[in-house]
Amino acid sequence: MIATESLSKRYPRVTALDRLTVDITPGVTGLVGANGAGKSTLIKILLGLSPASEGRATVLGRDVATDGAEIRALVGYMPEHDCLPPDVSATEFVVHMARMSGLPPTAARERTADTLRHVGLYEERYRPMGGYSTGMKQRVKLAQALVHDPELVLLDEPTNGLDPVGRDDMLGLIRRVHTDFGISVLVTSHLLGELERTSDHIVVIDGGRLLRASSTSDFTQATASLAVEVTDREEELRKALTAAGLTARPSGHLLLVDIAGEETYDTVRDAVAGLGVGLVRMEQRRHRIAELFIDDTQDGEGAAEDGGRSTGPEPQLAEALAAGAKEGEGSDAA
Ligand SMILES: Nc1ncnc2c1ncn2[C@@H]1O[C@H](COP(=O)(O)OP(=O)(O)OP(=O)(O)O)[C@@H](O)[C@H]1O
Repeated sequence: MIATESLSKRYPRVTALDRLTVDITPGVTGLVGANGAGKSTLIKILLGLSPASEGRATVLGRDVATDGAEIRALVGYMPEHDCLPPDVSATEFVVHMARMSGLPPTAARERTADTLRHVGLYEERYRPMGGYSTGMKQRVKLAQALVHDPELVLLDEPTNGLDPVGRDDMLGLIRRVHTDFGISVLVTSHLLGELERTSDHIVVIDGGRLLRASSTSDFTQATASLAVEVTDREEELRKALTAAGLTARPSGHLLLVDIAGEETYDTVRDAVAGLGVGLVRMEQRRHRIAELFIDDTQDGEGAAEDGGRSTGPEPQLAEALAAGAKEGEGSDAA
């Protein structure tokens, strides 16, 4: 769907993208990075709106340097910032965007009604958008990205400004864009936790550089472990888990178990029950950030070692990972 090759974007004072090489396949891909990591810059280059300083990129097989207009006709784009005219209704606006994409008037009206219904806007769609809540505005922005039935949508921070319930609703909608309509999605966020729940693949960038690109399940296994606390006999439990094929190491009064898949939770539960001890706690924990790079690519190691740009990757990625871990705590604790 999207391929970049040593893609760089340099502004006079900052390198927004630094030799980024990544291959994005069909499905839902989450692009995670802290504020300023280069997510919006990448999207603008992919749409052919901003030229790269170096390297090349293709979207749906078209070259971003020469085929920008064609790419924009095939792709839907949801920008990060509030950009809706306050005096027109969602219906008027989305019909206009559909017409701009080349749909004839009747088809534009029909597709607008369907799309606004799909994103959950009903009677409100006839009111001026100036009076909409943030959640409603985000839905309109999503609707205008989908109205011309694109093959791919690029969604820049679609959960920005939403409360937890609004965020969950938006993430559900994004997932359904792919499952119900077969549209591939590239979605950005600074919160790793929400992208892990929504995406098939995760790409992590920091300081404009690629830190990691993998399937979400590989990513979660590589970045998370299970912290297990039992009332006693920790060493015997460690041996039982090792015998069951898991990697477990002591950490204070906890055992940290590498998550090898959903079944890891059952294996731990059965081993604890088999020993007849009490299970005090079993919760998902993130590895430390340094451990994220253990089996990383050369690029990733370089980024970790040389500190990336002026601010360095660790504090920025730490923010994303901490937010992800915090989010995961509630649902992952058993
Ligand atoms: N037009 C520009 N001129 C100069 N610097 C820019 C410009 N656009 C972006 N930058 C810088 O490039 C870096 C990457 O910005 P970018 O907007 O791509 O990050 P981001 O990951 O999308 O973060 P955010 O979610 O905060 O927008 C930042 O340091 C930003 O200040």
